[in-house]
Amino acid sequence: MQSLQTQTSIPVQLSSGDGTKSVKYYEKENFNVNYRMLFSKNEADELFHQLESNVDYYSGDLARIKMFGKWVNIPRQHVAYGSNGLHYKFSGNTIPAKPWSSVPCLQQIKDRVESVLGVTFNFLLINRYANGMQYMGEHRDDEKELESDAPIASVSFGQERDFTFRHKDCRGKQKKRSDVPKITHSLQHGSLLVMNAPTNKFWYHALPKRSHTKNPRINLTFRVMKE
Ligand SMILES: O=C(O)CCC(=O)C(=O)O
Ligand SMILES: [Fe+2]
Repeated sequence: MQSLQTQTSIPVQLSSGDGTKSVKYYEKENFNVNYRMLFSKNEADELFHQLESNVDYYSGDLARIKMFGKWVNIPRQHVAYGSNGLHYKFSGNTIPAKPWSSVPCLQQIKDRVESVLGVTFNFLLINRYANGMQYMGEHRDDEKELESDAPIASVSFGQERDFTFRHKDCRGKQKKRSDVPKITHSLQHGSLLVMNAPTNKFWYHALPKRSHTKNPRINLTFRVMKE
């Protein structure tokens, strides 16, 4: 797997393979993220088609989050799958996991991720972005229900979109520092991005709007939840 981390503490440019953009980062800032292609173009096309045909996204109360005390609809679609009884709590809401078997291709994708990483995942959050106006704001995947030492494995299908990382001390008007660069990395159709511990303690990530982009993207994040 292509590592985005090196032994140096100065910012470097690294090619992440397969013609993707290079990234900049500081190794000493606890950034530990890997990126690689996981599926061939044909496999990814087929899986994207199956996900589009079979995934049933949550609606109503299960598709809302609390922002600054107000309930708002999420600017995308989402749904969760996982072991019996698991729930995901975030932004004021709690969403239950549907059984893995509800969508046949999920097991195939899970098996591929697990065989590459040697980690068994018990929870999956799927997000669907209908076009570039749909997005996910800056956040950390640091919910207390997650095993904090386990990686989070993010598989992307469909429209290629930028993904950004920003160090926690370099955000907002009152930011403590401005010496750690923001990282932007493009997530390709059929790719796997792995956020290893302790990245999510130190870095926020986001999928920003790209208004010129018209096509849908589906993202699957496999996680390890405490049972
Ligand atoms: O769609 C993406 O790539 C980001 C998903 C994400 O950050 C999340 O599900 O927590
Ligand atoms: Fe996230």
